[in-house]
Parts: sequence; structure tokens; C-alpha cells
Amino acid sequence: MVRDLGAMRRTPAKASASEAGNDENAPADPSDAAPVTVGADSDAVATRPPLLAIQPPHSGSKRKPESPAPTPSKLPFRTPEKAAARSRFGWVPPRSDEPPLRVGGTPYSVVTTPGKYRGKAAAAVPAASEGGGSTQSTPTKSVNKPAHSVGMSASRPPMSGGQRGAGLGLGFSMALRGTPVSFAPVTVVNTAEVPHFELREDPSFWMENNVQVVIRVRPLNNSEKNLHNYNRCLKQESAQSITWIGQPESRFTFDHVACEAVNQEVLFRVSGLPMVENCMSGYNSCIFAYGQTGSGKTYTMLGEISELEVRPSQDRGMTPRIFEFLFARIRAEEESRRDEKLKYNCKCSFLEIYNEQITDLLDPSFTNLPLREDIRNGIYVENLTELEVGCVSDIIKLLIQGSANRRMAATNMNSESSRSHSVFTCIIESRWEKDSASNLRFARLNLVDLAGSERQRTSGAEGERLKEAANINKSLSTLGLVIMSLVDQAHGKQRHVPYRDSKLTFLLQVATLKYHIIVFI
Ligand SMILES: Nc1ncnc2c1ncn2[C@@H]1O[C@H](COP(=O)(O)OP(=O)(O)OP(=O)(O)O)[C@@H](O)[C@H]1O
Repeated sequence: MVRDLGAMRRTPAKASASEAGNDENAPADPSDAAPVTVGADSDAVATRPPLLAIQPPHSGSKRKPESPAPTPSKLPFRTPEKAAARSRFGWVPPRSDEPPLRVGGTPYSVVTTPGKYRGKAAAAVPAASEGGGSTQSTPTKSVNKPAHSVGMSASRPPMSGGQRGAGLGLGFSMALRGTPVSFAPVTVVNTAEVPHFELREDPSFWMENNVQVVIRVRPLNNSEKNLHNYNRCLKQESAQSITWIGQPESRFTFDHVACEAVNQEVLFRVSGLPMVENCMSGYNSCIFAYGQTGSGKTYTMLGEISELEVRPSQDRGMTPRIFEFLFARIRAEEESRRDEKLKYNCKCSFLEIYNEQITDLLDPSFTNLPLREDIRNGIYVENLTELEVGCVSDIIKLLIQGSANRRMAATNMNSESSRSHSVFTCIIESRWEKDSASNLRFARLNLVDLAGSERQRTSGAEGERLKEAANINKSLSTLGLVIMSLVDQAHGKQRHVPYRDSKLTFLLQVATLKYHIIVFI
């Protein structure tokens, strides 16, 4: 239950995050979910000091990461949904073997990923451009290469001739110019059927990389089928690469390319679940959904949430799934470290940036909120509502409330287009006692649904819509520049980025400079 709605503006209560009875995510069968892994993971947490752990007051308030990171094999890569379903909602959600939503195909991509902050620089969010579709990694042109069957294996292809991220500290694979990193099976792109590629869950990725990029290809919608039949401008060749069928053909390689049949559950397991683990270990995390208008960002980040407490949908997106898992992990962790008096406290805020103005989505009467920066708080939004949450249903209420306040409009490309960037933030604070010392740890999780980049010609934007589009594109461009500047900094180069020109990038400096980033493209 959301406590004290509206009354906790920047002065959140210090009470325990959990509430009696709010145990919808507690594993019904202790051997079934989190506790098993949590036992293991609690060791990891104990031995891997968090980025933001402090021991007040004697050790000062320096936030410094401790290493090593948790052993990959100990990461609990299963969601607590089953338990959640049993105990509260009375439903049993599908696991990763649930049937795909549908198989179709679509020209444009979208999507996501995680990355781990570990002092390295972040990776590239592409600057918004007038060009639609995916344009992120360096394209490999003219790649009509022979099909050396890789089948449809989910394994990461060998990066011959180079290395992941080309030594730039990037968390995503960059295609090697002129050198295919995987070979294409013969792909037909003008039929209803498209090849399916399994995504691989690879927790060890996060030990070495800050940013991971996942492309999601959404199925064709009816109007696209009517207009173009099943013709697509993309063809997928592996679980890491995708080719734009143009002149010349261009191949792009990413950490993951989720084909049209990949559903919300699988996507959560690949990119959302590791973020929760990172936050539990005290690392700040951020997920961006970046993509052209209508490409599926809101569907991916939020999905179907309207009846979630009554009849949870398979189409619920990354955000509800993340919190289902987070609260189950929190409860299990508190249980397993009862002797240390471990207690978590979570606070959430939800804002939108529209035409460079920040509005509190949990209290829209607060508009044009100022961004502030000071030594104690870093960068923050003044007077933003922060509410304590203790269970998934608290989160759902905030999501429904905030989403209803978000600025939407119809464009030629999306009848319900989000015209603002939204940032849902959860601050996860934990306190425990060990060796007669009090410990405090923070992690921040930013879930960012960016407004869609768009070609003004195609989206039909005019008047107010045109002004919005200009602001959207400007802030996306600045975001791309800021992230590229982090990559430069990691290599000792300086690039001046006027990030304060964009509220979005100014706000996310906290995440991009100090913590790890997840980029949805
Ligand atoms: N993977 C998917 N499977 C099925 N339907 C999808 C998928 N992705 C998106 N859609 C549908 O496509 C439409 C557009 O998606 P959505 O509103 O999420 O786009 P968006 O990228 O957020 O757009 P905008 O930037 O304009 O807000 C919606 O009707 C959504 O349900």
C-alpha cells in the first residue's frame, strides 16, 4: 500500500519497507525461488561491498564500490512470479516457456538493456536522428555474405578480428566494419514467418561491462500489414545481429537482438532481472527505452498494467516485473540476514520531462520543477514527490496514477504517442548491523521511457506536436552526446557537452556518471 500519499515530499518516513500482508511475491515454496539463491547471494552482498555503502558515522560517508562482484553462478535467474501469483493474485503467470505473443515482423526496432557500472564509462545511446529504425552500432555495409550456418543458436558469436566494445569500455558489441561477426542463414523477409532466435541469459556479462544494448523488433501491426503486406526492411540473422535491407545493406551488431516472438517475460529475464541484482548489491542502474515513435517503448517498459492486481497480464512490461522480483528478493534477503537486522526501505518518484519542463506525475499540480545540484544530494528535482513503497501493488498504483498524467497525443505513427520522457525512480536503501557497526547502502534504479524520436515528415507533426518533436529530438541528441562523452572520458579524452541544455541529461547525470547504465534502444 502506498503510504501517506502526497505527504512525503522529500521527507520519506523511515519505517520498514515491508508491510504485514503485503507478501504477494514471497515464494510460496521456499525451495522454489529467491531464498535458495538469496542465501548464496547474501554472501555475495556481504563480501562485495556496495557502491554506496557507508558506515556512519565513524567511517565517514564516502561511497565506494567494493569488489568483487557476486559470482555469476549465484545470481538467481528466476522470477518470483509463481509465488506472487499464488499468494495474492490467484494466478500463475507463465514462465519463459510461455507461448510467444505472435510471430510477425516489423521494420522498426526498439529496446533495452542493462549494464553494470564499475568505474568504466558507459556506452552509446545513439543521438536522435531523423532517420528511423536502429542506427546504433557501427554498421557493416554490403554484407551479402554466405550463410555459414550458425543455425539459430543463442550463443554469442565469436568476435573475430576485434573485441567486444572495440576496447572502448563499451558494454555492447560493435560490429566490425567489413567483417561479419556472425553469418547469416538464408532469411526470407516478405512472409508472415520470420526466424526465431533464443536470447541467452548471461549474468557474467555484468561483471565486465557497464552497458548492454538490446534491440527489440516488434511484430507488424495491422496497418503496416495492410500497407506493406509482410515486407520488412530488416532481416535478423542471429540473436546478436540485424541487417537493414537497403542500399547498401547494413548490418548492425548488438548484445542481443530480440526477435518478434520474444515476449515480455523473456525480455525481463535477459535485461530487467540483472538490474535488480545490481541494485541489491548497491549499484545504481538505469534502463532506457529508446526508439522511434510507435516502436514499442511504453509497451516494453510498462506494458499492460491496468488490471494487474486482478488478472495480471502476460503483457505486463519490464517495470512491474522488476518490482515483483525486487520485493521478493528484499523479503528473502531480510529473512536470511535476520541476525544482522537487515531492513530495506524503498522510495519512488515518477516524473515527466515535457518541452524541457519537469512535471511531477504523482502530483501534476507541481509543474516546471527546478533541478538542483548540491554536494549532499547531488542532482535532484526540488519538491518532487517521493513515496515509500513496500510491495508490488504500491508500485502498480503509482504507475497507473502517473501514467494517466503523462502527456499523450496521436501522431500518424502512434495513436497513443507519449510526448514526454518519463523517469520512474526507486531509491533502495538498506541498513544492517555487523561487527558492532551500522551499515547503510543506497542504490537508485531509474526506469526511463524516452519519448519517441521521429521524422517530422512521417509523423505528420505540426504546431504543438512539431514543437514537442523538436524538444524530444534535441534532448535525445544531448543524451547521446553525454553518454558518448563518458566513453571519451574513460579514455582520457574530454568532450564538452552542454548537458545542462537538456533537463533529461542533467537529471540523469547522477546515473550516467556514478552508476551503471542500461540502455534500451
Ligand atoms: N512487442 C510487441 N508486441 C505486440 N504489440 C506491440 C509490441 N510493441 C509494441 N506494440 C504495440 O505497438 C503500439 C505502439 O507501442 P508503444 O506505444 O509502446 O510505442 P512507443 O515506442 O512507446 O511510442 P511513442 O514514442 O510514440 O510513445 C502499441 O499499440 C503497442 O501495444
